[in-house]
Amino acid sequence: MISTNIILAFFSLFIGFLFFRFLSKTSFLQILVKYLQSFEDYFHVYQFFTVPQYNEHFQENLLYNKVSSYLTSLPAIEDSDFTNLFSGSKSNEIILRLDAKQVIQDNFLSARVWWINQKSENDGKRTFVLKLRKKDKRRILRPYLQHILSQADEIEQRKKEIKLYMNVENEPQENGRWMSVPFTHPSTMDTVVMEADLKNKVKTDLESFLKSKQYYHRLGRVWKRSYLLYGPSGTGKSSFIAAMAKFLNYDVYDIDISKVCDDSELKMLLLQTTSRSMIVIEDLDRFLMEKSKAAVSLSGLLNFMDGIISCCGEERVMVFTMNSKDQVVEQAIMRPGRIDVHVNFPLCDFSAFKSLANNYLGVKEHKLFPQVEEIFHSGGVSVSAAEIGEIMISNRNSPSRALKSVISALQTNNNRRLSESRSVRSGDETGEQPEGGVYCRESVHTVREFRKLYGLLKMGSRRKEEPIELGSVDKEGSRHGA
Ligand SMILES: Nc1ncnc2c1ncn2[C@@H]1O[C@H](COP(=O)(O)OP(=O)(O)OP(=O)(O)O)[C@@H](O)[C@H]1O
Ligand SMILES: [Mg+2]
Repeated sequence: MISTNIILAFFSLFIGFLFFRFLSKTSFLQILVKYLQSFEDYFHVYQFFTVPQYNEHFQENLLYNKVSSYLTSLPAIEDSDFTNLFSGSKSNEIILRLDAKQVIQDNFLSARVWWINQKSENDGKRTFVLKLRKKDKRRILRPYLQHILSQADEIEQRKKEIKLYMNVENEPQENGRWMSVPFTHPSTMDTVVMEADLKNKVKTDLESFLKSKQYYHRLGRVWKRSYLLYGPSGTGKSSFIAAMAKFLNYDVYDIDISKVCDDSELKMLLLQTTSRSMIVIEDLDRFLMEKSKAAVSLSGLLNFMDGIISCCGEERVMVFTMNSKDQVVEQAIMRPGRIDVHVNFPLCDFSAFKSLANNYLGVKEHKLFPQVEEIFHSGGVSVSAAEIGEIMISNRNSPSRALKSVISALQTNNNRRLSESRSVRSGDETGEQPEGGVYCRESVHTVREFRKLYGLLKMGSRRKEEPIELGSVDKEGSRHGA
C-alpha cells in the first residue's frame, strides 16, 4: 500500500514536471492570454480614427509620418508575429515597419489601443487606423495624440544629422550670418576621459534640462542652460562640447567673437540660431582680458548670455570655455543664472592616464603602470590629456614603447617643474607662470559638490538658482579625474 502511494506521488511529480516543462518551452500561456483578451474585447464598443497618408489635395499628411515614426519605435512592433525590416539612413541602422493589414497594440494611461496599417487595393494609398474603446475615448484621445506628436519629434530629433554653424564676417549667407558644415567631430561621451561620476552628473543635468520645458515656462524664464567649461589647455573642453552636442543631438553654433562687429550683430546671431541648439563661445577669459579692444561690449555679451533677446525662449544650451576663471574680475559674467553649471577640466592624473592608455593603446594593465603611478604620486607633474594622448598616438603600434615615452616625458616635466619651483623659492618671483602654466593636484570630492548636484536634480524645488560647480576645485583651479 505504502509503495503504491510512493509510486503515485512520483508519478504525479513527474506529470507536474512535464506540465511545467511544456509551459516553459511552448507559448501555450501566451496563446491562452491572447484568446482571453480577444474574448474580452468582444464585449466592447470601439471607435475608429483614420490617419491617411495624403489629404484630399494629394498633399502629404504630416501626421501620418509622425504616427509612422511613433509606431516604428514601439516595443510592440518587435513583439508582433511578423514585421518588415528595412535599412535606415545610417549605415548600421535597421528599421522595423508595419506590414499591410498588420495590427499592433499600444497602451496609454492604462487603456489599450490598436493601430492597423491599411493599404487601399485600388490606389495603393496607405492609412493608419486607430482603434480604441469608446469608453476610453474622451479620457485618452487628445492626450494620446499629443503624446504621439512629442514622441515623434523626439525620434526625429535623435535621427537628425547635426551641423556645425560658424559666424562669417560681412557676407550674410543662406543661413543669415551663419555658415554651416556637417558636424563630424569624433568625440563622444565615451571617448572623453573624465571622472565617471562627473561625466554622469553632467549627463544627468543635460537630461533634466531637456525635461524642464514646463518648469521654465511656468517661471517665465528663457528655457536655456549655460555651462562654463574651464581648465588648462588640452584637457578636453572642446572635445567635451562635441560630446555634449552629440549627446543632445543639437546643432552647434560656434561664435567667433572676434568676427562680430558690434552688440547688435551679436543679437542678430543669436536670433538666427534655431531652437534645440548649442551656442558656444570659446576662450571667454581671453575676450574679457582684451575687451577694451573688442567690438562687442560687456553689456552686449551679458544680454546675449541672458538670452533676453531670444525671440521665444526655446530650448538652447550655451557653453563657454575658459582656461582659468581666477583672472576674471567681471563677476557679473559668473552670476547665478548666467552660468548655471561650472565644470572643471583638470590636468592628467594617474587614473586619467589609465583611461587614456585603455582608449589609445587598448591596454588595461601593464607592468610599467606602477612606475607611471609613482611619478604621478610624487607630485609636481603637470601634463594635459592632449600631451599624453599625442605620445600614445605616435607610438600606438607598441604599447611598451608608448608607455616608456610617457614615463620619460613625465620625468622631464617633473624635473622642469622642480627646478622652476626652486628658482621661484630662491627669489625669482616674476609672477609669470611656467611654460604651459598648468598645475596638477589630487582629486578631492567635497560633500558640497554632491549637495549641489542633489540641489540640481531637485531643480523644481529650488527657490534661488545657484551655479553648480561640477568637479571640485582647489585654489589653483586644478582637479583630477579619469
Ligand atoms: N579629457 C580628454 N579625453 C580624451 N581626449 C582628450 C582629453 N583632453 C584632451 N584630449 C585630446 O587632446 C586634444 C585636444 O583636446 P581639446 O581640444 O578638447 O582640449 P581643450 O581643453 O579644448 O584645449 P584648449 O583650451 O587649448 O582649446 C584632442 O585631440 C583630444 O582628443
Ligand atoms: Mg578648446
